[in-house]
Amino acid sequence: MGCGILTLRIGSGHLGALRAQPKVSLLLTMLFLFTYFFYCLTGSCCDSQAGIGSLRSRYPVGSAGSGPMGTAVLVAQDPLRSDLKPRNSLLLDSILRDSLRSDSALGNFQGSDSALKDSLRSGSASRDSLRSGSASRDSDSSVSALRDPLHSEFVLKDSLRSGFSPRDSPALWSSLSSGSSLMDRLRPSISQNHFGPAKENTVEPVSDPKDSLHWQESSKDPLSSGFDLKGSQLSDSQLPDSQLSDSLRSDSHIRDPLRSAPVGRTHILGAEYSQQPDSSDSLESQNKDITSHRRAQNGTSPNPFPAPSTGAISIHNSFGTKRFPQAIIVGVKKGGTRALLEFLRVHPDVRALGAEPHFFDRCYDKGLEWYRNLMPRTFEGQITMEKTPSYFVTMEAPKRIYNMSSDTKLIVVVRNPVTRAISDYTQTLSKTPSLPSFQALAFKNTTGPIDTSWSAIRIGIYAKHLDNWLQYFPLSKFLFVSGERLVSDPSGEMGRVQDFLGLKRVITDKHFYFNETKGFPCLKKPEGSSKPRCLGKSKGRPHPNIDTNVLQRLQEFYRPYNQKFYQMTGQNFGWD
Ligand SMILES: Nc1ncnc2c1ncn2[C@@H]1O[C@H](COP(=O)(O)OS(=O)(=O)O)[C@@H](OP(=O)(O)O)[C@H]1O
Repeated sequence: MGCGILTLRIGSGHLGALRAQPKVSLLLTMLFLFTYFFYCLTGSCCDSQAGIGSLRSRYPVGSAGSGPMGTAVLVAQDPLRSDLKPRNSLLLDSILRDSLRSDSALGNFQGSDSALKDSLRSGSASRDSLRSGSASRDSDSSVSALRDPLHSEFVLKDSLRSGFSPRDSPALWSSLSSGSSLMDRLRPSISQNHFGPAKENTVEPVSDPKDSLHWQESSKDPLSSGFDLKGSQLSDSQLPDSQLSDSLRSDSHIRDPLRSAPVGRTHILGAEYSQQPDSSDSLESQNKDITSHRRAQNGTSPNPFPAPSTGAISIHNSFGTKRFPQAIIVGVKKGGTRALLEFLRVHPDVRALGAEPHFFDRCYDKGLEWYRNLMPRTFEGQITMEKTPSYFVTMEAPKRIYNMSSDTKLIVVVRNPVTRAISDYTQTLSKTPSLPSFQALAFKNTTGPIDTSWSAIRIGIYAKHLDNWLQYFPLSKFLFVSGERLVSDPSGEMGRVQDFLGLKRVITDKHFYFNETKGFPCLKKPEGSSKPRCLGKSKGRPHPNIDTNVLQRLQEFYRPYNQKFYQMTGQNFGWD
């Protein structure tokens, strides 16, 4: 408006002068035009440009307010004037999103509007700024949110509840949810889930496929992860789909703030297997079981790894990072691998895949991303783990794991190879009652030489398998856990494991008691809980009686290999 009046006044005065003194008039006209354009360019002419002009003059390029973050803050700081057009709001959205995309943007911002900076960090103001175009409004509450980590969590939850979704602003969401500072603030409260009386109504898998359809409710009993809970069994059909898909992936146990019911430490359903004698808690067999079970339930053909729902935000899908395991229990079958993994899961800095993924032996063609996607999300400082005992006897496994990361820590639980072979046989026998006798399988023609082609025998030649691993990994990358000591002195053995993993010694003798009925150490119950905390029925099966001569022959067969193994590892396991 002002710009138009000024133009008219000066323009009409010039008409008379132009006729009398053309040269002077021309000069005056040029002077006018120059003045006019200068006036407009400095931001005093048109309303639409005033905002930009004033912003430029207040925050010149190179000042703290420059760059994407600076721009975003400045626009927001100008309380998104009521006369801003929708186009400007959209511009603001995109500027804000861009600015939030990088951590450095936050770091670079040193302007005076620290409240706004804080509010952007805690997420609440950025949410509002994206929705209504006003960032400064929420600054104060957000500052307090940042000071109070728990409150900060609530702010974030609140922002989620109120309908803000990653689809609205994936960049903003990812910057809010992956910012390590926010993670660190949330972490203490999340870690409590391991020990504190969690309110979650969570479910756990049993540790062996034999315990198919045994689910364990570990609510208020976070130490019982993977342990048997009699009388509290859930089938997968009782789980919502989302929980089921999550349970397939990991032992996620971070509470979903959007749901009244927690998604908790849900795990994969244990599955019976008969086709794969070496499989125990395999993901493959469990998926198969779930798939057929669900087919039977609803006649559909579900994808065992459905894409995450794009609707509601699940915080445990967004917090933390899926990482390749930094440590893998690679063997040995029937060594005590499940007990070790379940004991380890007591540690707040360990997150482990419940089922055996069999990636490096059976599913390698699915690719590393598939593998990583199976992993539970972890925070900075937490260790991702999995166990698949058959890796130890898989020729290609060392090379494949090395190619994933040469830094991977490898844990091998070893047990007297004779007892291990009998345990292996007992497992197969439990599924195939018509199986020939142990002796018939162990010796060629029942009394002939030892049949090393039988996997139950072959697996126990530890020195041979270790030799293959040492082609890729130095000894320092290995920890050999005594399966026997894991039973006789679980806390001592767990101390070694925690040291090897660089973990604080959290798991101590306070966590264990010897269960006379089970004949094995079990995890102590937390106060107020009456739930048994022993491994399932498939762990610690009674072994069939084997003739002493057979045992002696096997013992002799293994002795040189054992001696070699002691030499290689520098540990005497006392099997001879
Ligand atoms: N605390 C505790 N509770 C129960 N069982 C225990 C425990 N610690 C070690 N073990 C021994 O673990 C043996 C099973 O080994 P794995 O878990 O490695 O088996 S598997 O390969 O995963 O199938 C299992 O073998 P069997 O006794 O032959 O069943 C147990 O002897």
